[in-house]
Amino acid sequence: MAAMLSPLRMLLCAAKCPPTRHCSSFVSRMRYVNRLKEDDASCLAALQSGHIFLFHRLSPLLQHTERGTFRPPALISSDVQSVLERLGSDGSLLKESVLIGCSEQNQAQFCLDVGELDQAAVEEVCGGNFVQLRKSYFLLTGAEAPLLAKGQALLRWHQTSRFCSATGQPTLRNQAGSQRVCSSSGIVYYPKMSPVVIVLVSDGKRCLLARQSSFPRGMYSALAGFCDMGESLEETLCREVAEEVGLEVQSIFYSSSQHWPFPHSSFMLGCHATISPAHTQLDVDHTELEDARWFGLEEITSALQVKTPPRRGDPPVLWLPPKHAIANHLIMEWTNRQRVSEVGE
Ligand SMILES: NC(=O)C1=CN([C@@H]2O[C@H](COP(=O)(O)OP(=O)(O)OC[C@H]3O[C@@H](n4cnc5c(N)ncnc54)[C@H](OP(=O)(O)O)[C@@H]3O)[C@@H](O)[C@H]2O)C=CC1
Ligand SMILES: [Mg+2]
Repeated sequence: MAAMLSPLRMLLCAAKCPPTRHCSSFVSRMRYVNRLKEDDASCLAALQSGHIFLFHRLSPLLQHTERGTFRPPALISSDVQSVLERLGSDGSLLKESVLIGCSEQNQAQFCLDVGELDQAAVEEVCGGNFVQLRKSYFLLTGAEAPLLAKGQALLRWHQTSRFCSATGQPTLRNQAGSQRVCSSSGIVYYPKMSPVVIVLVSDGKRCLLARQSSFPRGMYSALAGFCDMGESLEETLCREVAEEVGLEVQSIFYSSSQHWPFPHSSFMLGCHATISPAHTQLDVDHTELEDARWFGLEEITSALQVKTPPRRGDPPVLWLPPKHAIANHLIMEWTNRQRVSEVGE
């Protein structure tokens, strides 16, 4: 006989994403998240049984696993509540959690910044460390990196959107944290991202990578640039390639997109572009880029083998953005296409 559920446990189960008979689990999860954004009471109930990812001043909490990897612990609300209370907070901070999604196990997911508590004390109680998000991107292997990026971006947006830019009055968030409303004018603010085009340019044999002086030593990436107001993706792409390396693009094809949290929130639109092999001479804008160069398949293949950034004192080596970055994805796509075309020659 099935065990009886206590009233509290029944409440927690009810707050999970309810399976619906006619919808795929994906559809029901998306509808569930949408409902939590619209209904503060449902969102608060979901928080009681949801998973919470902790941040401290925008750095996510990571734990070392027995297999030597890292993962962000998904804490349950009662655990977070007891951490907060143990460290002298009255527990009301929990309500500041921001909804970030719903797991495939139908568990609502939230993030919470506990920056007002002592970092070392939280780390000790939780058995982990708050690691800068950039560094986390090199440590995390699973699907958690984009989830943490989304969490950090939303937390940052709330921290920097406390006042209405029209009236100067405080803004108030909904329970999910998906919007803020001016307490005086009623103007609604939504989290925002800046569109950026990222492009891997090829002349058919080689691809073009560049580095800014702020990049870690030896790292090269695809060309990227923010969209100007009123521009299409294609216009931004052609302008950025012309501005940064002095080349004229012949053709463009779209690959994929990603949200990128650094330095703020960017919406990265990833493309490939070709230029004529007769016009490959670079004219690099050194106010933007430290260097830009053409790389052949062999050099890219060895750079893809470099899994961790070289340490100080190691010999200089070409290495590429981590696998969570869309630049890496574009480079992988180019590499695979080149391999196929070289076999065919
Ligand atoms: N995920 C990935 O694989 C990669 C992501 N990126 C991301 O792409 C973004 C854009 O690349 P980047 O080459 O720097 O861009 P740009 O070539 O457009 O140059 C950046 C400069 O553009 C100006 N700018 C114009 N609009 C904005 C805006 N909305 N936000 C911030 N700056 C703006 C700023 O100049 P000023 O300060 O003079 O006003 C800034 O310094 C970066 O944030 C980077 O993190 C880049 C490569 C790989
Ligand atoms: Mg650029």
